[in-house]
Amino acid sequence: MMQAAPALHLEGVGLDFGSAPLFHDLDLKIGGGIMTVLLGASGVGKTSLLRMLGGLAAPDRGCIVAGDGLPLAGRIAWMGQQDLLLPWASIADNVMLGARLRGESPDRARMGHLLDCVGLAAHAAALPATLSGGMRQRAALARVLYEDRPVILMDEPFSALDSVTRARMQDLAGRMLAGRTVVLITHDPLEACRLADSMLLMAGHPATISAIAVPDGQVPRAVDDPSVLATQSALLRRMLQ
Ligand SMILES: Nc1ncnc2c1ncn2[C@@H]1O[C@H](COP(=O)(O)OP(=O)(O)OP(=O)(O)O)[C@@H](O)[C@H]1O
Repeated sequence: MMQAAPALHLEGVGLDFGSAPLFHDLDLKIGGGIMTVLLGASGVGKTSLLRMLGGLAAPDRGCIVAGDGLPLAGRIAWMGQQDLLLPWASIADNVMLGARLRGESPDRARMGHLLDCVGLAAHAAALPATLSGGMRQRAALARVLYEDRPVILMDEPFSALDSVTRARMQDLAGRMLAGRTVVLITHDPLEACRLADSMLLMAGHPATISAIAVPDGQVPRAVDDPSVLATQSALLRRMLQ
């Protein structure tokens, strides 16, 4: 059973690159067990924020803590734009990589079940290079799910995919990540509107974050849902300002 998915709290976070702060005294509460989508112009600091949440970069000031007061270390999985599959290992071995790196015996039944869920059961023995981009991202999603962490940080995970494959991945991720604390960066307003339980827009230097109303209905919302389409155009207008 997955551990309870904690909220993430940023308290007075500051981060400097060079002389100007990227973040100054930033307070933010990211909800536990829901999908939070982070939007904002290129260079505003989205990846930097995600890296701090993941413990890959330390804030210069303030701190990031879990809402339940327990340490965050060991409770986070990361999925980026590149699938980062090992080219010489089969899809099955890539999914079970974490277990191998930790010196645990891999759980083949669990791997098989997850490959089945992401539609790759027939490709367990294949090498990544023999699969399409969308199939490799599905394998990367299976690897993230194999880790079974309650917090999942995703940096533009579907941006390299064609629009049909991307829409399918959004459906799959929306269903399979339900109940976890997910923070997803995207530049795509439609993706944000389909997947967000909570939507945050980052702007300015130092960056400030504002919440945006999400469309009606449950995640993953349909691509042609009228509420999704209306919110998408409002969001695009706002991002263009
Ligand atoms: N390690 C670093 N050293 C110096 N500057 C950095 C470093 N990492 C990021 N920056 C700077 O911080 C700013 C924010 O970068 P970041 O990658 O967080 O933005 P982003 O919003 O994710 O952009 P994009 O949407 O283009 O990926 C940029 O100006 C970038 O040059």
